Amino acid sequence: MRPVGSKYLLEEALGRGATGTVWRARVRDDVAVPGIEPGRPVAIKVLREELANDPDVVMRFLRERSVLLRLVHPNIVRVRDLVVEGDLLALVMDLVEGPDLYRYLRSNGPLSPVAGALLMAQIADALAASHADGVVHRDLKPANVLLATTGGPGGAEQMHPMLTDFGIARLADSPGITRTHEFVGTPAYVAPESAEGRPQTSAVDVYGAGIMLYELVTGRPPFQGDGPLAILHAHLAQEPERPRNMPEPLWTVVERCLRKDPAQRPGATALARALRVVAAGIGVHSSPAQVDEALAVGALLLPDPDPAQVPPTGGAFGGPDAQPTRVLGRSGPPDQTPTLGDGVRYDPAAATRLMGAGPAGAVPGSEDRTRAMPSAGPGAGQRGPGQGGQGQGGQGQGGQGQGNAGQGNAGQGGPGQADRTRVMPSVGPEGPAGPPPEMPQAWENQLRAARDRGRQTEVGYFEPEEMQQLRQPQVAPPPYRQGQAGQSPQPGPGYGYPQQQPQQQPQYQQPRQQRPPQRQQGGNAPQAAPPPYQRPYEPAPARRAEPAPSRRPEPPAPREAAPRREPRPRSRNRTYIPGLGCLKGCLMVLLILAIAAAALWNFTPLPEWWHTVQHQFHSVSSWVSDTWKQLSSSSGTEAGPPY
Ligand SMILES: Nc1ncnc2c1ncn2[C@@H]1O[C@H](COP(=O)(O)OP(=O)(O)OP(=O)(O)O)[C@@H](O)[C@H]1O
Repeated sequence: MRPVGSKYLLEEALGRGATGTVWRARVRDDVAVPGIEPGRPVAIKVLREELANDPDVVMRFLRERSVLLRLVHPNIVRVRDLVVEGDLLALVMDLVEGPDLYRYLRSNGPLSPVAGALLMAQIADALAASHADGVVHRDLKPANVLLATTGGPGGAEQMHPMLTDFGIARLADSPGITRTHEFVGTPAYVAPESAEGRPQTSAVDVYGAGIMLYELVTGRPPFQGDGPLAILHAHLAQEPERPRNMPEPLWTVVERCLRKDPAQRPGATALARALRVVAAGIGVHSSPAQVDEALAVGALLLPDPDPAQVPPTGGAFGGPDAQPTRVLGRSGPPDQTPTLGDGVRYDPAAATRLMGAGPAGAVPGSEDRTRAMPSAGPGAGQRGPGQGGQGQGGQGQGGQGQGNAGQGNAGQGGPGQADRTRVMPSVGPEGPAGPPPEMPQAWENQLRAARDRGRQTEVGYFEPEEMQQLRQPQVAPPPYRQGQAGQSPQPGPGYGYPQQQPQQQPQYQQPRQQRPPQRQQGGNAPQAAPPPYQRPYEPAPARRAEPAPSRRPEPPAPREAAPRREPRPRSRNRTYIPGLGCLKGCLMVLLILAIAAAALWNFTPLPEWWHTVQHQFHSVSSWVSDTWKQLSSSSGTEAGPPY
């Protein structure tokens, strides 16, 4: 166990994100910390060196101490202590036993609409409480929702969602860390106004909630692209489309949250209420009154009249004295894939970054940040062509992605590193000096992990002309992986959870009855005309085992009311032959059996046993034959043996 500060002992790394490493820890026996019982395990987020070394972040950390400590809500992970000691900045939180929502979705696939709505209602509760206290999260995403596992009735496990990482995005949004043309957040969840550098309010959290809600039910966020910039473009320029499996009332909620204009989004309190109304009205047990209430949910989602403001940090981009900066570490001509240090290519869409020194370059400690960047060789930390004097400072790839937290310092070097290495103890096999040259560098593994996750917090940098593009949604954005109109968009590689087989996904049966298509909802129809709401939605038996709903006699809606969908085209390279899969399976089984038999025959004493058995069989049969002959001759019969 390693001490962290004077009060805590780190036990094991739980994971690493863009802003720091989270450890399982406990209070030292000889120390009393108010609010934490002795011996109780806690989670400690040790912030990254770039943050810890930034005087502004330290000041902000201290200033926000009281805000973070007073955020108490059943759906918010409670912050118990803030540690500022030497080079160390750390948040001490309640330890939550259970996966985060991102991992949960990866393992289990999307939720049913009812479950997704109820889960998001609890997150909206947490947001409502924090917004009421003037705190905006700004980095809402499944990875920041921890699922505390508790025992439910009948021994069944229950998941209790808890929002974490409050204030972290705000800490990272320091003038010393972020500069002009930058945003703090996670591209897939960033609100248009954040992407454009406009003033932010609590509406950014409501937007994030809309993205999450969409993702919970479909398994992927609505806006995707080949990199952060493409994703930001999509947030600005694309209208989301209603997925096939999303009930109309839930879509109304999503659509309101995803309004491009923050002033049109509802507040978190209204969102929580609306989600509960929707959950009650789309279940298989829903009463007619609940269905009607859900269909009229638009009326509950009025624009928030008084959103909480995000105080300006001085790091907002796009100011009048905006300096040319780079796109997420890109160097060289725009068409070149950026490289890290020794020319290793890196994917700006996937890597988690928290980059330091901007063009001004005169930030105290920026040199340290440049050195603190995990070096892949002599090139790391040097200024690349076209970077306008920017280092890859604080790019910190060594400390990113998931996995071995001890890799944070791998490959780092240079003066001043020794202290930091002590602050963030290494548990990695390679230790502070990094792995041997023939092994993949720590940050390469982590980049791969980040690419897999694709949704980590980033601090992004943009060229002025790219900012211009972002602000002009009419400029044709890069090709997105969005599906064609009327179809559900398909997930692209690197984004979205691994899609499960169709039978594993929540499916909804054909509607038992249809509502007349002319039905309006609350005067707030979504922009894209979706198919009419079809009640009731019944999840697949694997997810729900509920009896059939009570039905209300209603005139059936004409079938042609539903928009026609083109059949999904099959891949051009594949010919579909019925039964081929089965045949292949049989042949494979036969082949395996043959190989197993050959192996048995050649590598076991089976042949000897076989010969022994044969020999014994012959002996027995000849004995029986002889005995029979003797018996026959003694009795005078000429009958042959009985076989
Ligand atoms: N209070 C906690 N209790 C238990 N585990 C936690 C706690 N806080 C975070 N974790 C776990 O630690 C890991 C890292 O958390 P962190 O918040 O740094 O990652 P992240 O949210 O993925 O990254 P980022 O938001 O910086 O992109 C996650 O897997 C998370 O599940």
